[in-house]
Amino acid sequence: MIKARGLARRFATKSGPVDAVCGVDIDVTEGELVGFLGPNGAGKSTTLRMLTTLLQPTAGEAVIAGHDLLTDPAGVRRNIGYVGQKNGAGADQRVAEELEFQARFYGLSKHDARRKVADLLDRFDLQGLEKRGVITLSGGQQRRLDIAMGMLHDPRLLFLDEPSTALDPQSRRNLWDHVKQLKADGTTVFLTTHYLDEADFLSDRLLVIDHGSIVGEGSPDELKNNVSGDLVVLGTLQAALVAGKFENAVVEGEKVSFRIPNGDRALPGLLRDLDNLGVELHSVQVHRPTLDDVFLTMTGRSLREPANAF
Ligand SMILES: Nc1ncnc2c1ncn2[C@@H]1O[C@H](COP(=O)(O)OP(=O)(O)OP(=O)(O)O)[C@@H](O)[C@H]1O
Repeated sequence: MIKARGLARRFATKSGPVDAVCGVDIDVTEGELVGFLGPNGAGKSTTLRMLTTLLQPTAGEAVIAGHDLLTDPAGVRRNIGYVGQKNGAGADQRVAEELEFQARFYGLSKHDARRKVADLLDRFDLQGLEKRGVITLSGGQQRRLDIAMGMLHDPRLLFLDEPSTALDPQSRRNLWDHVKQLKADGTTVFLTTHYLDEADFLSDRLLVIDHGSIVGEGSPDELKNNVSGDLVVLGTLQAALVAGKFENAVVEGEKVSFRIPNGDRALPGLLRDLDNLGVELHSVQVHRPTLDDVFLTMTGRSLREPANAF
């Protein structure tokens, strides 16, 4: 559904050229929900704007939803939906009118437009809000309306740029359920986010971008398993003895911590070995790595740090 090779964008600025995206390869297959994760300024929006024809790449090529990005941008646009960070419906419009107007813009007859709008209002829990002014909707309702607008022409591929930014936790969770439902209904979804929990919850597969380059790729579980391993923390009075048995073990008082792959499965054997050595443990904890651990391992810094911290 997306095949991009060497896609790059350089911006000319007063202080010199800025390589926002440095030649990325992106593959997304039909029906996937792919999260594009990276800190502020990593190049997510620039990549997304190139993939959606809004910005001309300075190098590279791509085929999006079966159409060549460079030679057939109109074909790409007909087959994708794009929900930007701020695109939003017209603030002074009424919900149903705005949707119907946009549906007619896509060439639907009055009758078909009404049917489509009723279907989308239902799908995105916007029933009863038809006559409300867009500006009076809650943040979560406005985001759902934005996505409904992006789905008016039944695109097979939907791009979402930071879908849950500025929403309260309950509205975010609700929006995530709607995004999952889009995928369940067969839409391929490509979304950018800098929220670890959002990337973790939603994505079948993640692409991690940093400084304009892809630095990691895989399902959230694969990335966690491959890169970090699980963190095991053992409480014992024989901390130094235990630490000697594991690479990169860290001792803090009566606690020894170290990372091992598939910690939950490795733990029984590990505890037996320690028992055979006569080690007595007073506590055992296994922590699954977070995506932040993954990012830290890949880049040497935390995704949680502000962009200007590096
Ligand atoms: N029009 C532009 N002119 C100059 N530099 C730009 C322009 N647009 C983006 N950049 C720079 O390119 C880099 C990548 O920006 P981009 O907006 O793609 O990042 P992002 O990962 O989407 O960040 P955010 O999460 O904050 O939206 C940044 O250093 C940004 O300052």
